[in-house]
Amino acid sequence: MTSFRLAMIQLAVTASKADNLKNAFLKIKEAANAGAQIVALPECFNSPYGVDYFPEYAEPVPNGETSRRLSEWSRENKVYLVGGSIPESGENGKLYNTCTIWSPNGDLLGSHRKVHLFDIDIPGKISFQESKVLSSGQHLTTFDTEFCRIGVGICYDLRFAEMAQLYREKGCQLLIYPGAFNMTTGPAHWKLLQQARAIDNQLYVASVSPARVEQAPYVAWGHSLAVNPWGKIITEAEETETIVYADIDLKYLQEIREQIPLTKQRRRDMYEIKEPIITAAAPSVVI
Ligand SMILES: O=C(O)CCC(=O)C(=O)O
Repeated sequence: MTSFRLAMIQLAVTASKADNLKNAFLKIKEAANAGAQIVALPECFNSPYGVDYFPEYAEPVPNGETSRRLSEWSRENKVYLVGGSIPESGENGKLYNTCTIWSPNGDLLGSHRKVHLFDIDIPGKISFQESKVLSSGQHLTTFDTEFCRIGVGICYDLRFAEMAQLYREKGCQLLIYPGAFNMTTGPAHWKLLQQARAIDNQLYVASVSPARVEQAPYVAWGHSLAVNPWGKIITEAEETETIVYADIDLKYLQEIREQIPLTKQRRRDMYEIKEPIITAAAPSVVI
């Protein structure tokens, strides 16, 4: 199959986990009814985004309530479900920002713990230190579908070109980043970063944000979007709650790769690309 429909659900996240789960459930159903075969949720879709909230909302993966629901919803709707991210309570009391990925049968296909933690300080604008409470993931994560191989990152991971390049090396044709850029870096970098990752690697890139909620402790930029391998934005949300769809065309991707044959022209004798650690299933399974 050379084409498929991806849905990006830009949820308005509240302080109520129960409401967030109910809202996600309804939107996933709506996306599946609209023909989506892969459905993606935003970063921190079951909890407000902020270091003060992570310990309170954290759950084990895959044995927590949110994982159980995601598994059910992917099975009921017969979709691949990229479960945004949630605060995960991991081993030894550690917390992670984690995306789980579910098959149309409800099986866990992978689990990505955010590799690059969001620690920035822009005076007078935004200061954020995820590393105060979160630990970083140690693996990159891909999963396979009947359509193509897909690489997963979370938000700040998008800034690291090396990670996207390794996913391309591993055969990915689409990268999905649940993310929540803010009102400072969102307008400046969100779109450009995705276009850069798409053009550098000649693949599709999709990023899914929460909707902007002005009174939230962290105000997300919104603007979930997808970019094609030519760098063109093929769908983009505004800031409010919505679902946007991208029809992914792998024949088109192949054409771009043939027209501009970067892979063949790459001077591997001049720069080294290290073999990454990739997980393709639960975090404990490393290949
Ligand atoms: O990189 C940015 O500007 C925003 C990143 C972010 O919000 C995150 O990693 O959650």
